Amino acid sequence: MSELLNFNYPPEPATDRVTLFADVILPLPLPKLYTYRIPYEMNDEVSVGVRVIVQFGAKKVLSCIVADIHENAPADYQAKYILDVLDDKPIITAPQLKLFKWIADYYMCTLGEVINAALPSALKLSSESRIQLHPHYNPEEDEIIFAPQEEKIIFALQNNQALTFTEVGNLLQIKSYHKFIKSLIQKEAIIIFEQVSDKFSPKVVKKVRIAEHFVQEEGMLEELFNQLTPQPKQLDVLLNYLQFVPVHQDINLNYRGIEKNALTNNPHLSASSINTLIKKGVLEQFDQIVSRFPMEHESQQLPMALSEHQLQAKDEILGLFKEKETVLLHGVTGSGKTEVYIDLIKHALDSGGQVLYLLPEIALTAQIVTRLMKVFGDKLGIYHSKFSDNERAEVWQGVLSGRFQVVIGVRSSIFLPFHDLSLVIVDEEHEPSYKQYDPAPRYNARETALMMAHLQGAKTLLGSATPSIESYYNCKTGRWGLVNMTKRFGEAKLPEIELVDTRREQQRKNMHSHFSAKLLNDIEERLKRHEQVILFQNRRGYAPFISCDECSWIPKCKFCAVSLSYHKFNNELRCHYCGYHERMPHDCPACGATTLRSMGFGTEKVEDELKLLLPEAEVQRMDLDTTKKKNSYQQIISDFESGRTNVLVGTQMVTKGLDFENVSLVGILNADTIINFPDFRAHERAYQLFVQVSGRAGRKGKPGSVIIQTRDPLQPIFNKVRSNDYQTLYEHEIEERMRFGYPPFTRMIRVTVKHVDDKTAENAAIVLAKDLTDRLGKQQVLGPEVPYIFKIRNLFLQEIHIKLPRETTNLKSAKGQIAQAIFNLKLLADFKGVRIVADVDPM
Ligand SMILES: Nc1ncnc2c1ncn2[C@@H]1O[C@H](COP(=O)(O)OP(=O)(O)OP(=O)(O)O)[C@@H](O)[C@H]1O
Ligand SMILES: [Zn+2]
Repeated sequence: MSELLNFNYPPEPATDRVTLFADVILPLPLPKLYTYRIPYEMNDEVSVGVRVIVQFGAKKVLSCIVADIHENAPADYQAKYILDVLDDKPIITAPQLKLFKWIADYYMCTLGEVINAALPSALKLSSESRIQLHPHYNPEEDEIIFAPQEEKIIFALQNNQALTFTEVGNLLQIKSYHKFIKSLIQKEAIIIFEQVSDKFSPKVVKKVRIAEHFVQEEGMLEELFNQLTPQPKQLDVLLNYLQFVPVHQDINLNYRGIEKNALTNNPHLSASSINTLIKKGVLEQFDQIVSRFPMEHESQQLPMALSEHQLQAKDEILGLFKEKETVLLHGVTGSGKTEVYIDLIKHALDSGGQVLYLLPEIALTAQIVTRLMKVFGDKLGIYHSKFSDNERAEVWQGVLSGRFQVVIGVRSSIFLPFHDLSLVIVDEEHEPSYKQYDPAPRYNARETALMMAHLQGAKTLLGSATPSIESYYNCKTGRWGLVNMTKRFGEAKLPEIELVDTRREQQRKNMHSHFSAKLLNDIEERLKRHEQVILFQNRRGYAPFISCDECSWIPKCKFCAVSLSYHKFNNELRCHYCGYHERMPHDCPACGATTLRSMGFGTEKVEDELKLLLPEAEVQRMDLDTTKKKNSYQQIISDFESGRTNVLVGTQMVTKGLDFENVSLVGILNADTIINFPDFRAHERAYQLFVQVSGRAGRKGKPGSVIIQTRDPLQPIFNKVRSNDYQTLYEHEIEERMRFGYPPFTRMIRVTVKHVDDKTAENAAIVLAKDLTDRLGKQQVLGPEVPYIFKIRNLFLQEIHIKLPRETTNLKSAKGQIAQAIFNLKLLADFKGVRIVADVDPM
């Protein structure tokens, strides 16, 4: 369209002007796009994918994304004008827009919800958005040229902590003030205000170097030495500098200088001489922003040389990519999949494409980032929720501009504006945490990544030591390629797995609280040998509930149908579903007795008790409670890596992907809750969890062992885990799935009906299930039923499960039917305020 306009140059008289309209995606759960009129003078600026500012409703002004441009005025309302254009280039790419539409369709939500989840808050602006000075901007020193309007904003910000957009508008007394805000952000003088405590403040170190003209000009350095000979202390400083920075070998080394600390902390150098040299202009001080990643990464290293097995796997993968879009790498724990990925990433970058490397959890990124950083240096972007909004916006822009060619990140990185993807890696592809439960879009990053790769003509490599049944089935049927790595890297062997029957041990009085004598003994032995131990317990907190010995009272959440967990470190009872918390009472509120007792155990109790039982253990815990701060993962992992701690206790965070060479023992404290989980995937999950956590032991030469504590050692799953027998597990599971009509043979959609009144929720669910049955058939609709946890956040829940046979269902039309049924139900007067959530491929 804009091309058409260019052909019309010179501009035609006003009466013949083409009036253009833009359909925009508002970051709100609206069922459709809204059409705005493009002011004539903005015709050239507005394009698909840019952000524009519009007024929505009576008061709200917000930024939204242009999805389409056309000449059709809306039939049923008067289009308002677009107020301002924020970007001169699209911040959302064409393939991305296609992907977002797919997500909205497939996962049954609105495009607005997808955009809302996708964009970092710093890119979502509204009249209430606020700006502040960039924490690193120094008006005294930084010589930036500002427009007069920008000066005005800066001046106002120096007197105020933050200004809202509306306030900026009032200040400048113009309507289109956004371009000045945008320009100031680009000049790094301001940032979008962040409430969160972890503000974007790059770390700055004070450095010094010899003033450039002394090194650049022939003979100047000698001259300097001659001049300083009468001042031996100053000469010392200079010589010391040259020891760190051998400028005489390579004058370019001077530019990077050294940290000023390196000189000032040296007791043999005189502080006043250092300052004199700076005053004289021999040394110059400068600030360097160091990377927020704790690594020197200027020096790029070559990837490790692949072993024969790894090379073979890599060749097989590349071979299969010639005919298939997707390959699954099934490699046992410690087989060195990461190095194969690194090699393939390098391969992809060499041919000029972008790469996305997905990981299921932040805990994992901490270690792998270090490995990737060594090889890819500044080309590597990192994306996860512990980054501030401004940092995430920076990665977003970096992917757009091509600064980051590889991105490593958790599930939300599938939203990034890739436009030239050639490879997507989904590591630990079996992980349920790739699925977002709440809020919409309830997407699975693995499936979305596959679609993203497909839309951009890229290849996808999924990797796991314990593939999901669905993925393996795709290989068996020939849709995907399969590559196996059956041996650990180097000489390392898979660990020996031993079961301890806790019921029997209890009878024999061999249990010390939750530790069997065997487990304690083995931990002690490892610590004596200066080896390390990982202990896994699938629950955080001290105890999952407490109870009164006298009257059996159990504290429950006020809003959810669950008992409150006891957290000892802050003496709190806490709901793990809604976050409600209260102080742990001293006496029983029901009968007044002082006999409150904690029941069951979580990671906090494991940590506590182990410290008492084995005082020589340096125990560190990794779970949701100890990883709230931005760098806590990094800290816990590096403490363990360096040996400062020797026992790591944790929830599922410690079970996968982590690579510590000194771990020779893994303990699973209670296997039973995992096996007995009521879900058709329970068996698969248990296998994955046990094999993965076991796989943390004995990864480098030293033989590893695993102790699994269970009350039921005859469970058949243990044999499969012990012999690492994925094939048998797969065959057993796939047969059951076929027999009972579960994925991959069906697609499931879970519809949850919620209401404050349980009767209303139940009635609504009955009516909805009836309508769904009429539309989809009796076989396809199960329920409604009351879920195990029947109330969350004060809403009573009812669930309907829909199973759609994979081969015979037209998925699109079935989803249309479901959406229609939900829409119709909400129109009924009886069910006002009923909330309905559809979750496609629930996990
Ligand atoms: N070619 C190589 N040269 C040197 N060391 C290697 C090589 N390949 C792998 N390793 C080392 O072997 C160990 C295991 O590798 P890696 O972590 O990649 O295994 P993995 O297959 O990802 O395991 P998991 O599934 O358990 O995460 C690591 O410490 C890694 O550094
Ligand atoms: Zn609650």
